[in-house]
Amino acid sequence: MTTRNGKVPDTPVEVLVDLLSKAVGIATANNGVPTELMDHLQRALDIASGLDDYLENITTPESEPLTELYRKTVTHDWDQVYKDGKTMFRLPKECITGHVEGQTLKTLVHMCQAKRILEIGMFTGYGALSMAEALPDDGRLVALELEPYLKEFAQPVFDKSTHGKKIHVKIGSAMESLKELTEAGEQFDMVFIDADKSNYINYYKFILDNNLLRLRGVICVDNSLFKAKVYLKNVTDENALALRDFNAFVVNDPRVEQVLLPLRDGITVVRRVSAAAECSRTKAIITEDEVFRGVRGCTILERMRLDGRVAYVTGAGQGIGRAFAHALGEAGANVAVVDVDPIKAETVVKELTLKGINGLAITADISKSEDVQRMIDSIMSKWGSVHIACNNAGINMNSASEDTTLEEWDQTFSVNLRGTFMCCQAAARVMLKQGYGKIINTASMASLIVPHPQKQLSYNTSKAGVVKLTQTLGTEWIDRGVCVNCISPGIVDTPLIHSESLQPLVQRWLSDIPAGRLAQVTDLQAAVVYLACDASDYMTGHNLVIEGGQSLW
Ligand SMILES: C[S@@+](CC[C@H](N)C(=O)[O-])C[C@H]1O[C@@H](n2cnc3c(N)ncnc32)[C@H](O)[C@@H]1O
Repeated sequence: MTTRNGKVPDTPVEVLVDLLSKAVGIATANNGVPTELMDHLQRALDIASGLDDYLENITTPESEPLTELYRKTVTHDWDQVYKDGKTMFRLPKECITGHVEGQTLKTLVHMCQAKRILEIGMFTGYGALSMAEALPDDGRLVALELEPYLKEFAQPVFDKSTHGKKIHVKIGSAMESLKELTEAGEQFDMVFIDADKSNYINYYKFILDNNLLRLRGVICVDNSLFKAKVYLKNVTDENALALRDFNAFVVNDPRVEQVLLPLRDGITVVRRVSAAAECSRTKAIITEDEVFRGVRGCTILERMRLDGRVAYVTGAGQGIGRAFAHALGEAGANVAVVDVDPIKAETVVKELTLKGINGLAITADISKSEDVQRMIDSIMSKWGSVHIACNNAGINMNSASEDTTLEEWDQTFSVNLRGTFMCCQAAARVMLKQGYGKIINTASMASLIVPHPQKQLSYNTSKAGVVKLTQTLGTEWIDRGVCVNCISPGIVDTPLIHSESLQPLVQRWLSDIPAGRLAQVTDLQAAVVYLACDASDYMTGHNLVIEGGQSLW
């Protein structure tokens, strides 16, 4: 059976189009067919035949390497390849996943934030490359394929794509490869089963029985409608019957939930259900507590999410503050970006908005009490709460102690200590009332050691004050739901540090740092998220030092 364009009907819709075309042809050739029946037939054909083209057109276009892979696949003479003995089996070009399904897989990878994917049955790699495009840079896709010829065919196109390096093709029988992957302790966030139909059930069982699928991982299964033969009567096709049995097995498997999407030849999306559900099913003797189930059913990574939280970061126009604002936003919080420089604050808000994070730019000088109160009021009127107060703004002036002026001392203390205190107090007035809050102050490694050779008495003493402020507030407010902690960064790599005059200092500092490098602002991001989230609820008054070991030498 081939369609008018010479393609073998490969999906329920293509079969329908084929049958309806034939019916319309017969009806047209017969004068006695009632016009109404003819119209219905034509309309049914229009609906069925327009669907795939429409889906093609309204789906995000494929990348250039995918276009090339598709073209290269459908124009290849697979029969000749088989006759030449280059493949063990005759491979129909219809094997290819194609644009709409490729984009569906890509979307699923994004949605489950997969980092490791397993594909069983790669063919020329269209599905593999589609999924790889959605993986982060350190993501990995293992593609299992029987035919060595297909690796040679796909690799040059993979090499042209910036995502191709994420794909590792493993040649051999998929079942043997699965055993090897299990031996190696591999686990996957997403598995795409698209190889020999009779073995689907074995792949599926092996994956679940051997923990190859991470908890909350997803299995996608291709061809689960098998040209509609899974539900038609009098079907003898072995592959269709294998798929029918497979579908029946999965729907009765209590370890999973699934849905069959009637896209192309059917894609079943299977999700491993929670550990608690598995545990009651297996009646395993386990301690079913929060360690097992997760606090409020959340895994540790989920507990670090900040969805629905309102945060502010002072000094967020650049450097550490900007990195904190991005980190809190990436973790799910709405972030008020506070800075004395309105343009810098606006710019960071634009960056956040581009990443889909809600931001609010606030211009404030935190050494002024009226600015501090205005900052809190603006956040309250915009978002109705403050859950996370990140008091980061600070200044640093250098002078030998015998020359330090009172102006320098006062200015430094006015921002670093007095300003931080005012922010803590203003934020806490909201937080204590709501019975919840996370205050995170930026102190410094200078609170522990005396960094040298630069001389910065006012800075060092003000930052030591921030630690004591943090400890005092942290103990005073913890029983009313407000944690106060601080982060003490070591020497942070900023553009200023690369100036010629500071280079000799940098060399000196580096020899004092066990890590052998300065801190990047990104080295501090996980700490602020940790201190901002519920997972750190028992931590208060703590000085979290992140200095590559410098204070220990
Ligand atoms: C439907 S095609 C896969 C299409 C592919 N996923 C794509 O995105 O275009 C099925 C592939 O499975 C491979 N295959 C079949 N049996 C296999 C087995 N036992 N082990 C590994 N690969 C197998 C075939 O060689 C073929 O390339």
